[in-house]
Amino acid sequence: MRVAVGSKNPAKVQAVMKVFSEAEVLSLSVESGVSTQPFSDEETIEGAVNRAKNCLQHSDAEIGIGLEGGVVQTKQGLFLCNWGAMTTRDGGVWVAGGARIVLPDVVAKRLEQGEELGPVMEDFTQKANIRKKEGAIGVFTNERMTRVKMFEHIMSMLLGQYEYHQRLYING
Ligand SMILES: O=P(O)(O)OP(=O)(O)OP(=O)(O)OC[C@H]1O[C@@H](n2cnc3c(O)ncnc32)[C@H](O)[C@@H]1O
Ligand SMILES: [Mg+2]
Repeated sequence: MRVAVGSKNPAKVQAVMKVFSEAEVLSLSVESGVSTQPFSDEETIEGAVNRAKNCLQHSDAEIGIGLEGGVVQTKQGLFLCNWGAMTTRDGGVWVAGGARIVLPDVVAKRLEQGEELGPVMEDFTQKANIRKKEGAIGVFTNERMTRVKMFEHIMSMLLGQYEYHQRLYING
């Protein structure tokens, strides 16, 4: 089976390879069709779905995967949010969401002023490429959770929903 993931970010690609261990995994740079820093669940889901659909348009893979990070404003503060989408050639679309934590106020303020989380995290930690490694979620959870593990969790829920659907379809 060929699976295409709509990102070159190793944290995302690794998570897909971990869950689709038997498949051939292609990584493609595709458009998310949303802002570089999505600011709601709706916008982040839309980015994930667009990436998944674009993967099928730009490859011959049977399954397209989109993984998208964003933030959500709440009364309790600005939360990280992450969404994944899986699409198939027959028009199936599945969506699953990841773990969330609130961002420290200093980081949240900079995002509210229009900065992107990736560069803000590099500045905050004085480390390069956080978004490709442990991610903000790794930094703020002492790496008990990491960006790869979080996307892996999302991937398991996507694959599981797809399998459930396949079983229903086969067994009627
Ligand atoms: O190459 P792509 O696939 O776009 O990967 P990305 O790291 O930019 O990830 P997203 O576009 O999904 O994330 C949206 C924005 O949030 C940033 N971001 C999201 N999660 C992050 C994390 O855990 N750590 C650091 N930056 C993160 C990211 O740099 C973007 O500015
Ligand atoms: Mg991005």
